[in-house]
Amino acid sequence: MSAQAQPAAGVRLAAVARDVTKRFGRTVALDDVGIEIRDGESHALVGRNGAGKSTLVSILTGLQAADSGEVSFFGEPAPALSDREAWRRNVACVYQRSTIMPALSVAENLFINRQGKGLISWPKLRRQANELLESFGVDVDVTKPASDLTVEQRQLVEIARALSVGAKFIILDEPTAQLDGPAIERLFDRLRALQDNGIAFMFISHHLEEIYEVCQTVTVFRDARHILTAPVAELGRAELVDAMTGEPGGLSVPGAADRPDVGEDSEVALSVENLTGDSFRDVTLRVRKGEVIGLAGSASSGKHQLAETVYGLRKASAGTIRVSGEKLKPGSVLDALRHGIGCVPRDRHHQGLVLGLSVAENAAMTVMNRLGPAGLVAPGRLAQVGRTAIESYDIVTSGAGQPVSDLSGGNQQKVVMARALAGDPDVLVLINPTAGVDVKSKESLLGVVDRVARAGTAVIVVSDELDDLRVCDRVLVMFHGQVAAQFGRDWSEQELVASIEGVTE
Ligand SMILES: Nc1ncnc2c1ncn2[C@@H]1O[C@H](COP(=O)(O)OP(=O)(O)OP(=O)(O)O)[C@@H](O)[C@H]1O
Repeated sequence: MSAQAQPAAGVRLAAVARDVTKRFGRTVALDDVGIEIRDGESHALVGRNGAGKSTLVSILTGLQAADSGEVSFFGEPAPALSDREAWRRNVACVYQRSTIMPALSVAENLFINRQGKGLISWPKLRRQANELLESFGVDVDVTKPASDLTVEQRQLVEIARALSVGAKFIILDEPTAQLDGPAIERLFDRLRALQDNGIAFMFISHHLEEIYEVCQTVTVFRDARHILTAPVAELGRAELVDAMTGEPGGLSVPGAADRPDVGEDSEVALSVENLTGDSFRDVTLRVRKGEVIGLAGSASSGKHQLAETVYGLRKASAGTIRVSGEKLKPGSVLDALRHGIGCVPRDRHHQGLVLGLSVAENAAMTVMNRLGPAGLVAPGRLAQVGRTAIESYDIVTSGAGQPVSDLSGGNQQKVVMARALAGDPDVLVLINPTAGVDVKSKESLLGVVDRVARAGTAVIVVSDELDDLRVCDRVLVMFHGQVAAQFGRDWSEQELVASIEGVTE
């Protein structure tokens, strides 16, 4: 079935985009595409990084106008772009990054722009907020600042806010990216319940398994074009990947077992001794040259904080970190970098990239001093670094001079990886390295991890993604700030997931 086909008689369409084209300068982000989301269905939109998904979201939410084409909700043409209130009554999007205001309370966030004229009655505001969240079964203190919410609570508050203004169509843009396993299951249960009550969802995810779990229909975009729309139950995984990539052959993520064993006699590249810090305590670990270590665990396990302490973003309260025997200055990213640690940080927007700078400038940032005297780099040299990064990491961009703010999310992540590796680090710390990266690019980024490990780099991969952990020689599972279990290369999915969830026989 084509997305542009007429729906069967009697089927109500919650949202429709038809014949939509959108250009950014020379880049065609959407080329005459369409999508139809039926009332009460969960419709997946998938595609490789840069395929045009976020651009369609911005058009379906009225944040940008299409160059041509139409959008409608429940049979009515979309409102004028300036009428934000009317858009909010039709559609809401829960982004990976929050749209709620951290300094305001939950209650204020829920009723922002809705307080009418005149004085605000705070007790009334709080009461309404409480009633609203209770009716959706969301248990949070509405007087708390929104910054205190967990990612899961924040998403639920955003969904409740959308439903309370009457929206019956909600877009979820990679909603599970920052959630741990149990939180994902709770979100999916809620989606199913809302669907039963007639709410329609457009669901964007690079985790194809999730699509098979919660969606009924899937639409694939590739290179700005609509490729197919089909019932999920009728489309196999391999077919779906083929539609996304445009080539047959599925995927092959490199596994640690394909690399030679790292012997006990290999030199220790990174040693962490009795390290205690924010959310973890008394952690000791060694990573040998050429060894890849995975750090897994729930969101509260302390794995992120431990990795961030290793690359100097946080200061340990006790213990030492050594690279090739040399002790690092606690809490200094610069010192870590000087000692040969490269990192892919957790939050690429704040720590990973300078959005206003070009692909080349970002990729070369950690090696500027090596490219020219006093950081003065000939433009040709810089462009060369940019071009190499684009080729090596398969970055979809109009060129090395394009600002990274113009790149799609997944392509920005690839620039972060290029930057981390530009200095040929001895130790590489990767936090969620494949977050937001499409299935095919995931394969190539993990291929890079495999390649640098073979060349002798010691790597720490912090992730719960099973694909990311397959490339690891050892996986350490953290629980409540300590290493609770260790697995070799031959872990089974069941035992690893059970350990991450804290389930022990
Ligand atoms: N503001 C902009 N200026 C220039 N180009 C842009 C802009 N926004 C998006 N693009 C380009 O449009 C294309 C589609 O990007 P879009 O963000 O829609 O992709 P996506 O499918 O959401 O990718 P991802 O999975 O990585 O999030 C990309 O080539 C991107 O570089």
